[in-house]
Formats: sequence, structure tokens, C-alpha cells
Amino acid sequence: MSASLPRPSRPSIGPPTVALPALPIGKTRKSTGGLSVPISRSMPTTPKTGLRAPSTTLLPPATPAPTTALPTPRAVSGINTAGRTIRKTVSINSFPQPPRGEGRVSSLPPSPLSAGASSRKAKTPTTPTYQFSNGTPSLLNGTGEGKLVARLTGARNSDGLISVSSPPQSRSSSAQDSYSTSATQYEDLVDVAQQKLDASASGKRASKLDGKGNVIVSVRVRPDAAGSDKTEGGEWMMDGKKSLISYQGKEAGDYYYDNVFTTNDDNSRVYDHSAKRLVRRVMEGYHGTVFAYGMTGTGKTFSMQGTASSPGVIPLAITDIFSYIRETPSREFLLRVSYLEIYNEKIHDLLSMPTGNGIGPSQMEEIKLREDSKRGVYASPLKEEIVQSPTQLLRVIARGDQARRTASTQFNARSSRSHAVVQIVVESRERVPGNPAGDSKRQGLPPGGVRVSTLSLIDLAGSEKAAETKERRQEGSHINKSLLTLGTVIAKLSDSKDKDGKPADKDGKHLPYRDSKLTRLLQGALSGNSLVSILCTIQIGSAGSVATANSHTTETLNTLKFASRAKNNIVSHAKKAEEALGSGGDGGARVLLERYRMEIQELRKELDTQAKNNTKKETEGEKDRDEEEEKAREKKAVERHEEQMLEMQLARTALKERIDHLNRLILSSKSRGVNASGSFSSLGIRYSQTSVRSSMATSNGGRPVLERTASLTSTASTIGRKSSSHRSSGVAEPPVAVEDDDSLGEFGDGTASVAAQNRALQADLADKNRYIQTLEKRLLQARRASSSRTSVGLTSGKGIMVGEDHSVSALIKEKDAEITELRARLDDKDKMLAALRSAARSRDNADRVESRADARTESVRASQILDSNPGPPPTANPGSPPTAQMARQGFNIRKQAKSDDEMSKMLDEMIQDRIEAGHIIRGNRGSVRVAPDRKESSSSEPPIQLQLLSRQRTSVAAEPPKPPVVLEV
Ligand SMILES: Nc1ncnc2c1ncn2[C@@H]1O[C@H](COP(=O)(O)OP(=O)(O)OP(=O)(O)O)[C@@H](O)[C@H]1O
Repeated sequence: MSASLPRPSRPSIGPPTVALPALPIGKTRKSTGGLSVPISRSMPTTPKTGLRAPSTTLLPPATPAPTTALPTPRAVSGINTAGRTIRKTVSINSFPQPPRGEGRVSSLPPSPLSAGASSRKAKTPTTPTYQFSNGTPSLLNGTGEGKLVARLTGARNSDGLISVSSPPQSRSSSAQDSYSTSATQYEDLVDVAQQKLDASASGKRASKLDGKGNVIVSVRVRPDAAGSDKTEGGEWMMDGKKSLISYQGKEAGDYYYDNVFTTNDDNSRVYDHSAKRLVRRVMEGYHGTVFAYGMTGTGKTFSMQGTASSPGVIPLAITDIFSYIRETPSREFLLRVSYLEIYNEKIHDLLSMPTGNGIGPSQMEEIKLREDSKRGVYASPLKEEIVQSPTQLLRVIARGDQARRTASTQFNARSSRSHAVVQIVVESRERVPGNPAGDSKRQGLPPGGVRVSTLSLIDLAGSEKAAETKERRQEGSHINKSLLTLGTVIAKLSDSKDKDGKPADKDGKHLPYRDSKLTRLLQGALSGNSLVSILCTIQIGSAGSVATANSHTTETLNTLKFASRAKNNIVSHAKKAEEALGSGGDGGARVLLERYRMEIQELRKELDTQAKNNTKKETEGEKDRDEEEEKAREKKAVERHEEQMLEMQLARTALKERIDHLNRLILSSKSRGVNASGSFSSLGIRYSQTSVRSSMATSNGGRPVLERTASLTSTASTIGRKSSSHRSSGVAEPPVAVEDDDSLGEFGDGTASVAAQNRALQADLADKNRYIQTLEKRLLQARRASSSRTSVGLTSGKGIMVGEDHSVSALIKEKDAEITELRARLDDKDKMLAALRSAARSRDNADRVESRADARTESVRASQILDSNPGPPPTANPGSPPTAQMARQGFNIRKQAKSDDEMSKMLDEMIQDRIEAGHIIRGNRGSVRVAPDRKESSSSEPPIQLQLLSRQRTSVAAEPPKPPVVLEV
């Protein structure tokens, strides 16, 4: 069987460098592809030359459908009309699988989704490929791959080619995070269907499982720089449908891979077939590594990053990551991203570097690779940024791209001079609905803990033959060295272990991972802990093209050989990461999701405590504010009260002063009276006496004088007593209080001179003026206090507008009225003075008459005689003869006596009325006094006007009638 297999053309193609070991003969897969049937021994042993379509004779016979229970090929092919279905089917099953028995021992643990270990046997180099066609189940080619491969194999048998069309481009080409794909949902359906198939056929597949299916190797052919991708007539032939590249040149051979992307395939297709499933597995908890390998300028960066119109693997993976998160509500995720480059064998953190080319990282801390039993090999210290959206993630990566070193080389105007590694760490945890943020650490933990997986997306620097400048040469040297080490490690990969159980080459020697930073960093992926997808890029020039002329062929062949070795040697036994409880998993404190959850709990607690404290403080604050307001209110009330008290005090003082003043007035009147006569104490009385006498002498009535007197005494009473209205009527209501033993003398011995009275009245006037001034001052003060306290204040020309205290305005009004009244009284006094002056003049005249009359006593007697014999009254004509004049004077005296009698009579009547009314009581000696019950209500000091009246009356009554003037004839 092996003899009939086409011989690999390895000897002539050879590894790119001498360090690379020769490919094991049995591992060459270039003629086996993904075909599922053993290749006939009659197959040609030498590759065909020139362009050729894969010969059907090279194709293995169709594998019979495994079971009748499986879907019929027609059922699958019947979905040809549905592009998506076809695409998915092909993408799952078109991966060529490594041949069994390629020297990889069957002691490998089964693939995570496999039911058992591989039953591969070592196979001879002559039978390298036909085992592939059974479709080794793997994480990256679906779960029901065995059945589907069988179907597809049948399809292939029908026409010799995998008749698939390119998948419809369902992705919108946006440079941002808006890529949408329907593939994920569709894949879910496929997965469900395949899981059912798995369940029924797991037993049959068990013997065919190994880790090969977890490694996908794809080759992408870049279009010719001249735009010509025609290879007809040249040495190269590409068949994307067969995943085949044939070379017809010196080292002719056919190379089959998991995928061959021709120049017509775009980035979207490349991603869908080479990385999409891996990305999904990463989201499920597996580690995954995708890297692009190839000669400089062949499209590694183009494939990994893409362009705005044609996003590459990295942006499409990011889109799918977030799509997966959206479609998996049962779990919660946390993403963190780091971006490093290996430049000249030094690691730099692209997220911590200033952007822009050519900026030296000298100031940056050197990043070293460390190894951890759980994390494997990792770079430290490395900045990791937590991202929450595709846009954010793309921005972070774009920032790293800016910092990455690029330079113009012979083959690439913007050649990457470093290996760049984007690492996305996915933490996920089962979401427990309604799980409260518990107090204890364990309470908030979901049952499954946190799962951590890593997706590494690596854009390697391109190998190059020679460089023009020293710097480029140095860079190229480091690049080539690391790539050589990578090739060496991959070439030496085997399932062998050393005595310590560590991976070793076939001879039991250690693998040289430490020979370069790149291999050291990729150690985990290469040693089988990760799902791996390798995208090798080549550029095939047509005959006579630049690529051909530049001896790209050798480099291309080297790349193809590298890809073949990778596919054959790398065995991945990636396992789903264990879910770590607490912070114990994945390198201890690395599980940020859990740490964040704890932190969130702590912060929530803190927040609650703060909220409680705030509420407490607010309550206390409100209380304090209330108390302060209350205090302020009380203070204001006290102030207002004090102001009111002050005003009242002012008013009281004013009133007191007024009372004092009036009392002074009274006393001064009395004192003047006493001083003047030693026995007469009342101005009013004195004045009454005078007025009575003057009125008797000068007028007929005397009533006006009495009224005037009453008015004056009423004024005094108003000042000195509370009630004055009833007294103002003077004679009408005399609460007379006359002492029995009245000490006041008769009007003859208590008189004061008119001049003294005038002086007293003028002094009164001055006092009253002063008092008025004082009152006005007080009034002004009260107005000022009022205006400062009220908000309204004084409005011009409108007097006081008191907003809140009407008592002040009432007080002011009252004072105004008082002032007016006092002014009126002053006027009265003025008038009274005038009256007194005139009375004084009258009295003087009367005195003169009296003195003349005294000189003629005899005449008086004569007058008495005349009285008994009435005759015509004497005239007062001064020019008349003395006898006649005296007769007239006698007549006047009689008239005066008559008036006195009338007045006395009138007063007697008044007193009698009062006695009858019970107001006063008549004394033993004819005096009167206030009734006891009246005394209580009245003042101890009888009203002045009543004193006056009573004394007038008493004096008039007690006075013996003056002897009539006797005129001597
Ligand atoms: N499949 C493709 N279709 C169209 N243009 C491509 C394709 N692949 C590469 N190119 C173009 O080729 C040029 C070089 O590509 P790129 O920089 O990706 O190569 P590289 O392998 O990354 O090179 P290096 O190793 O030097 O960085 C770019 O201008 C890119 O646009």
C-alpha cells in the first residue's frame, strides 16, 4: 500500500534552513489532503509537472456512508442551494486530518471532545494520507465530523472535486465593531445536530480520535503584485476546493492542507475557515492560538489585521467574541487584552509604549517571560486592559499597531519587523440568576467558579533572505533565527516525553523552546495545551513574474514544508479550562472576574454603609437645621420683644415725663401760690378768686370767667388724671372734695400778682414746649426704630408704612394727637394769659376805686343809708361830682354783691344736686366732702376745678357781705 503512494518530494524541497530536520517521510501530506479513503497503490509516485487538476486517480475511493441512520449525502448536497449550509458543512469537514501512524504514538490523551484515545498505528511513509479521510473528530472541525466527512467523500467521488461554492458574504465590511455574521447561529444548529450524531456514533469513532484535529493549517496565496494571479502554464497549481497546492517544478509535489485560500478568497473566508471555530472554542473555555507565518510581504499582516473594507482575523475574531457573549446569557464574561512584540529578541509592551514608529523603548521596563504551572509561559510585567466592547478592543489593538515597528524592505513597503502577539484573556462564569451579593465570599460564588481561557493572535515577522541596511539585516537575523527555532521545534515535535514526563523529541531530548522568545512564548500552544490554527502565506508568481524572478519559489516551498510539518507534528490535547473557585485558579490572583465580584461586593457594602451614614447624617443635619431655625426664630422673637419693650419703655418714659411735667406744673402752680401768699396753693383758685372779683367788678355775669376757669382746670385735670372728659364740663359734674377744715385762706390772703401768674404761665409754656420737643424726639426715634425693623420702611411723602407693628403707628398717631392737643392747650393758655392780663387791668381799676372808697368811710355809711332808701344809682362817671360818683360806686358794689349772691346761689344749687346724687356729703360747718364710695374711685386730691368751685362757693358763702360803701354826702 505504501509503495503505491506518491512519494513525497521532500528531498528536493527540503526545509528552508539546514537547521530544520528533514520531514519524516510518512508525515508528508501533500498528496493526501483531506481525502478519506486509502489511496490506491497504483497512484503515481511522482508528482505531475505543470498545472494540473488533481487527478481522480489520486483521489481515494469514496468511503461508504457509515450508517444508514446518518443523513444521506443527498440531504447534505441538497442544501447546495443554501449557501450557508454548504459553507458550514465544508468548513467543518474539509479539514484534512493528519494521517494515522505517522509516528505519533497512540498514547496521547484523547481530544477533549473525543470519546477515546487514538488507535493510530505507525504507518509507513508509503501510506501517509489515506487515513485522513475518516475525519478525525476535533474541536475545530465540529463534533459530527466523521459522518459528514463520509458524505463529503462520497460527493468527492462523484466528480473528483469538492464542489462547493464560496460562502455568501454575510459579513458587513466595516472597520469598526459592526461586523455581523449569521454563521454563529447557524453553527449552533449544526452543533446541535452533530451532537446527536455524535451520541449515536461515538463508539465507532472512538478508535479514530487523536489531537490532530485540534490543529488547523491553512495556506493562503497572495495575488501577484502585478495583479496577475494566473498560474496556468506555470509550475504552480492551486485548488481551493481540494485544499491542494501542486508544484510542478524542480521539486514537484502536491501539498494538501486544511485550507488553501486562493487569490480570490477574501479575509472573511479565511477567517471563517481557519479561525472562527477556534475562537468559539476559546469562548467555551479552551486556549487557542492563531498565527500567521510566511515570507515577508506575502500577506500575514493583511490576513491578520485586514483593511477597513476587508477586516482580517483579529477584528473578525473580536466581533465573534462579543457575538458569543451576547448569545450566551447564561454566563458572564470579563475580557482583558494585552499586546506585545518581540523585536530583536526583546519583548516590548505595545500598550505601554508611546505610539509612533521609531520610538525607542529604552525607558520601558524590560519584559521577561515567566512560567507558571497554571498559566504556562507568560510575559511580565505586561499591561492588560479590560475591554467591554468591540470598539474598545479594536481601539486598544489599533493603539498597539501604532507602536509596532515597521520598516520598508525590499519586498514590503511597510514590513513588520517584529513578531506581534495579541492576547485576549476570557474569563467567564456561570450566571446565577437572582444570586444576591452575599455577605460571605462563598455565598456569592456561582457553583461552577470562573473559567479562564486565552486567545493568542500572532502576526509573525516575515522571513527574508537578505537586507540592504545593517539595521534591516540585524532585524532580519533575529527574525530568521526565531523562525528557524520555531521550525526546529515544530519539526522535533513528537508525542515523546522525557524521563520527567516533559515533551521531548524522538530521541528523548528536550525541545529547544528556550532558543528564542517566540518559541518560548508559543510553548504552551506547540506542546498541545491549545487549539492551534496556522495560516501560512505565500506568493506565487506566474511564469516570468517578479515573484518568480526573485526566487520566491524556494521560500514558498519552505513555507509549504513548514506548514506540512506543523500539521503533522503539532498535537493538541487542549482541554477546557477548569473552573476555578475563588481566586485560586488560573494563577491565583489572575482571575479578575472573581476579584471584581469580591470588590463589587465590598464596594456595595461600603456604599450601603455610606448611604446609611449619610441618611443618619442627613437626619441629624435636619435636626440641627431645625434646631438652628428654631433658635433663630426664638432669637428674632426675643429681638422683636426687646424692640417692643424698648418702644413701650420709650412710650412709658414719654408718658412718665409728661406726667412728671404736668405734676411739676401743678406743683409749680401750688408752690407759686404758696410762695406768693403763704396760704393759697392753687393757681386756679387764685385765678377764680381774681376772676370772680374781676368779673364782679368788670362784667355782669362772670360766667365766661367760670367757664374759662373750668377749661383751665380741666386742662390740669386732663394732664394729671386718667379721665378728663366728664370733668371738662366743669360745673356740671363736680366730684367736689372740700375739706371741712379748709386751710386755704380766702381770696384776700392767697392772691398772687398778675405778673407772677404771667411768669408761671410762661414757665408752663416753656415747659410744655420742651415737653413737646421731647415728645417729637421720641417720636422720631420710634419712627427710626420702626423703619429699620420693618421691610417696607418709609415711603416718601406717605408717612410711615409699618408692615408688621401697627401698635407703633397707633402710638405715633396717639402722640401726634397729643401734641396737637397740647398745642391747642397752649393756645388756650395764650388766650388765658390775655384774659388774665385784661383781668389784671380790671382788678387794678377796681382796686383804685376801692382805695378811694375806703378813704371815705362816711360815704360808705351814706351808701348803707342809701341802701335802706333806695334811690337812683350813682353814676361812675369820673367827671361827675364826688357825691354822685360815690353813689355810682356804691351802686357797683351792690351790683357786685348781687352777682356774688347769684353765683353763690348757683353753686349752692350745684352742690345740693351733688349731695342729692350722693356724690358728696355736706359737713357740719357747711363744708362738703366726697362720699366715701366715690372717694375710692377718685383721686385723693380733688380735681382742681372742683376745689376752685367749692372754694369759690365757700368763700362766697362764708364771706360776710362787704359793707356797702357809705358815701359821705
Ligand atoms: N490577499 C491579498 N490581497 C491583496 N493584497 C494583499 C494580500 N496580501 C497582501 N497584500 C498586500 O501586500 C502587501 C504586503 O502585505 P503584508 O504587509 O500583509 O505582508 P506581510 O507578510 O505582513 O509582510 P511582512 O512580513 O514584511 O510584514 C500589502 O500592501 C498588502 O496590502
